Amino acid sequence: MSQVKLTHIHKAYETATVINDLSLEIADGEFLVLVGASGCGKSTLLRMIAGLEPVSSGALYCDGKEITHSSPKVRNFSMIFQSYALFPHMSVEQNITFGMKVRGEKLRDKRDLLAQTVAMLQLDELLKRRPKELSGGQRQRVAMARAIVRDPRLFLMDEPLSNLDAKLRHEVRDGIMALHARLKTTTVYVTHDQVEAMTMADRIVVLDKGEIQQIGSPEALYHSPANLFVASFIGSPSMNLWSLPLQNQQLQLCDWTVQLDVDESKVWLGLRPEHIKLGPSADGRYQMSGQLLRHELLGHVRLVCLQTAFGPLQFFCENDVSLPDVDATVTCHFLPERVHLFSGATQQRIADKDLL
Ligand SMILES: Nc1ncnc2c1ncn2[C@@H]1O[C@H](COP(=O)(O)OP(=O)(O)OP(=O)(O)O)[C@@H](O)[C@H]1O
Repeated sequence: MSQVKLTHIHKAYETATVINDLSLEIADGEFLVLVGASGCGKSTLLRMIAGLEPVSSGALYCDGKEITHSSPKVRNFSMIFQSYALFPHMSVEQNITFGMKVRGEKLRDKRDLLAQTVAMLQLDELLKRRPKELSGGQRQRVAMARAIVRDPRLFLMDEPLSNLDAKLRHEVRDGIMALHARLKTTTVYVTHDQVEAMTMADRIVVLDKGEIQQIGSPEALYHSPANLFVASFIGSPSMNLWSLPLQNQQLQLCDWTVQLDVDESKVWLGLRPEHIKLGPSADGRYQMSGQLLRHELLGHVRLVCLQTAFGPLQFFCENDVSLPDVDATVTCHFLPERVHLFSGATQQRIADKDLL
């Protein structure tokens, strides 16, 4: 188990800055997930922690000891990639134990860990098989077993599920979570899939253009996004966001008004799809209508898309509700206590204290 600290990390390739003055502390035993759009610097950051990529400036510490320039071997972190690169001519068992042999470790000393890992990842039946006789998910489990028996101080996982189909992704994801619950090894996990991030993380780090946008629990990021980027990135389907005018610091949406202590002419208003309901409200308040653009059955609910006077709007309704034809007018109402507000100028969240 290990605690890792990054201070003022900067990474540039020739002229382009990829990571900009990034500081972060990863607690002992924590499962930390890095999310962000493609190219935001997630893999680069992970590779710098692993020691596979030098930092341009800044420092890295593990358990209080500086490791900025330590080799990957000295760090003893275990990295799991999306491509699992097993040796094709070796059996599953040989693939798992090969690294131990290379490192001169005695199988005898690690017998318990080995047995535990094989059982946990349900590889018992597969030990004699070669990689080509395994499914993608099974291969990924072998790669994980190989990483676990190293008994590393830290797991670094770079989109380990991205090559798997939906069912396997679920299965391996559960395997990783069970593993973490059992071993409590500090883990840094990279993904661009925010559902994975929400379901797996103790804390999520949202990155954009090499800078941290927000760090927090999945709940904190979902319910109190720090800025417009996090609001639009976290949540699927994403939050409805409209740019609305402020007049005399007053914001109006239908019959809902709020007085803000901000000196701006526009703000962003956000409403999550689950905070808008189909049909009129009981007291006739907070209603709006729009033209039906489309509706999609998602399974347990139906997603409805309207074009309103404020902008497009998506929300959920029961899956067995009958809806009118496309282009017909549909009424809905929103829950004002669930509105999110962001500054038009800085795109930062407008705090409750700024609501008058
Ligand atoms: N060796 C390199 N030389 C120059 N630029 C690089 C190099 N490696 C990465 N980059 C650039 O750095 C940026 C961040 O890349 P990185 O792979 O860290 O992003 P990412 O967030 O992991 O993306 P993805 O989700 O697509 O894997 C990208 O713009 C990429 O083109």
